Amino acid sequence: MSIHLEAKKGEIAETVLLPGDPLRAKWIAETYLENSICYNDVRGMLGFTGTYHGEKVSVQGTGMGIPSAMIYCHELINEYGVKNLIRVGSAGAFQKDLKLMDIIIAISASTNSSLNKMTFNGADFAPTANFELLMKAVEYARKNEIDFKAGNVLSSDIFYDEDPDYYKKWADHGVLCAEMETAGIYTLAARFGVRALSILTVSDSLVNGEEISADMREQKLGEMVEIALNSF
Ligand SMILES: O=P(O)(O)O[C@H]1O[C@H](CO)[C@@H](O)[C@H]1O
Ligand SMILES: O=c1cc[nH]c(=O)[nH]1
Repeated sequence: MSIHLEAKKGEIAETVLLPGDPLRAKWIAETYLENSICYNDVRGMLGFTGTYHGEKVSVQGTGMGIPSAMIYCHELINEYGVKNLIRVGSAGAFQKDLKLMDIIIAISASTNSSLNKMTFNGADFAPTANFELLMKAVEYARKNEIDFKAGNVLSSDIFYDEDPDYYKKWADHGVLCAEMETAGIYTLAARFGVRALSILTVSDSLVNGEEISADMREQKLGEMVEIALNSF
């Protein structure tokens, strides 16, 4: 048991998929894992362990935002020995050529959070994906003809920005989309010497205002889950 997880030692696999939405975690466990058990419902932040093609895998909701995701990842790594953290999240597109349901693999994560500025005395740290997980995800997507874009994403502390055009300066620097956790997860993985990757699906566009429904965000983002389950 840790402060926010009630799993017993050994109940969580070395590889954990990390959706923000705990109900997406439940859907992933029910849809993709065999013999899954629910090991956590503290705060309703559901976590499950089962097998995928015979291999033990867990899926843990992280909540929204870097602070919440870092709490769960810290405990997964330090209390449960997790080695592979693979976020499966939704994201808002910054680029015109990204459509709803497109897949994005985050090579790196910019952020407007001060988390690393505090750690590095005002200097910038570049939160980066693990190369082996990244290559496996790319290889799986290519082999299965799943289109994706790979690049820099923004892990934002702000979902409802006052300025609807705030995304343009990021877009002009090639940033693909906004989400709210990857920079924190990549930073912790680097700190503790484990592997992390974020695979995202476009759920809305800041360019044209299109969006998918909350139900779809919970239960229809299967392509990225399939990539994640074949990336470690
Ligand atoms: O769909 P999830 O994985 O929660 O990811 C995105 O959705 C939430 C905002 O709606 C934030 O957590 C953001 O990162
Ligand atoms: O963080 C997020 C997630 C989805 N869409 C956004 O615009 N931001």
